[in-house]
Amino acid sequence: MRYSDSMARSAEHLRAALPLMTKQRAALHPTSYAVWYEFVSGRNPRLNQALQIHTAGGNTLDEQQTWAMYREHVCELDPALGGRIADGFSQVLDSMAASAAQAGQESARFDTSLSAWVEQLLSNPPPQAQADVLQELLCGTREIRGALSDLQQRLDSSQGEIHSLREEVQRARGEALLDALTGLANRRAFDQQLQQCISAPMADAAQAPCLVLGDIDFFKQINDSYGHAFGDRVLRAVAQTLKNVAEQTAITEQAGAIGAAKAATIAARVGGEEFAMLLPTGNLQQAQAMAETMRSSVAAGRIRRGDSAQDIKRVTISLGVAQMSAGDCAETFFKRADRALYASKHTGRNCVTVLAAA
Ligand SMILES: Nc1nc2c(ncn2[C@@H]2O[C@H](COP(=O)(O)OP(=O)(O)OP(=O)(O)O)[C@@H](O)[C@H]2O)c(=O)[nH]1
Repeated sequence: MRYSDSMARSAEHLRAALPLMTKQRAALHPTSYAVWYEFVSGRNPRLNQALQIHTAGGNTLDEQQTWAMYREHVCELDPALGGRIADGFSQVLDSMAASAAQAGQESARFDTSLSAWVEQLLSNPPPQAQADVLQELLCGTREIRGALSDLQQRLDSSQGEIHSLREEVQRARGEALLDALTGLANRRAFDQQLQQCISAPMADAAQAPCLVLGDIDFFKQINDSYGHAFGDRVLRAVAQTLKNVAEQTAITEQAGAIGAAKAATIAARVGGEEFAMLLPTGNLQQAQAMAETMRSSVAAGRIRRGDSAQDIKRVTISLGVAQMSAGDCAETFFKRADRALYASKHTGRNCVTVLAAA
C-alpha cells in the first residue's frame, strides 16, 4: 500500500499540506493533494527536489504543472497494465457482441418459422385459444429481437468508448514518460531505457552503449539575471538543440548500418538543467563526436529575450561521455559519465570529457 501513515500522522500532513496547496494556482483536488501530501511527508525525495525547483523565488504551480508532477513523481499507474485492462475489456465486449449477434440471428430464424406456422394455422383456423397463444408467442419473440438489437447497439457504442479509453491510456503512457517543460523523455523514461541497455547481452564491447551527460553552465546566473520563466525558455531551446543533434546522429547510424537498423539515441532531461543522451549502440568516438556537435550547437545558438532586441550572454553546456563496460550496472555506468561531466565543469566548462572504463 502506498500510504501507511497513522491517522495522527496523516492529519499532521493534512494540516501542513493545506496552506501550501491554497497558495498554488491549481484547483484543490485529490491530484494536487496527493502531490502536496507526498511533499510534506518527505517520502518522495525526487518530488521534493522538483517542487523546490519549481517553486523557487515564490513561483506557484498551475494545473498543468501539478498534473505533470503527479504523473512524473506520484502516479503508480503501470501503463502496460492499463493497456492490458483495456484490451481485456475489449475482448470481453467483442465476445458479448458476437453472442448477442448470434442470439439475434437465432431469434430471427425462430420468428420466421413462427410466422410461417401462424400463416398456416390462420389459413386453416385453429380454435381461438390456440391462435391467441401463437400470436402472443410471435409478439414475445419480436420483443426479444428488439431487445437484442438494442443490446447490440449499446455494445457497439461501448466498443467505441473502450477504443477511446485505450487511446487515452496510450496518451497517458506517453505523457508519463515525457518531461512537461521540454518534451524530451523524462528521468523515468531514461531510467527504463538505461536498465534495458544494461540488461541486454553485450556482443561487442567496442559497440557497447554510450552515455553522454550534459549540464548547462552557470544556469543559476541565467535564472538570477533574467528570471525563472526565461530560464525555462533556455531549457527548452537547449533541449531542442540536443534533440536535433541526437536525431541527426540516429540517422547517420542508420545510414551507416548494413542490413540492420540500429536503435535511435534517446535524449532525456534527467534533472533541473541536466540532460542525458543514451546511444544504445555505436562507439566511444561517435558518442564523443555527437557530444562535441551538441556543445558547439548550443554555444552557437542565440536566444533573445522577449522584451529586448538583444541576445543574452552566450549559453554553453558541459558534457561528459562514457561507454558501458561488462561489469557495469546502471549506477556505475551513470556515475562514470557524471564524473566525466564534472571533469568538464572543472576544466573550464563548455567542453567535452571522455572517461574510458577503468
Ligand atoms: N528556470 C528553471 N530553473 C531551474 C529548473 N530546474 C532547476 N533550475 C535551476 O537551475 C539552477 C542550477 O544551478 P547550479 O546547480 O548551481 O548550477 P549552475 O549555476 O548551472 O552552475 P554549474 O553547473 O556549476 O555551471 C538552480 O538555480 C535551479 O533553481 C527549471 O525547471 N527551470
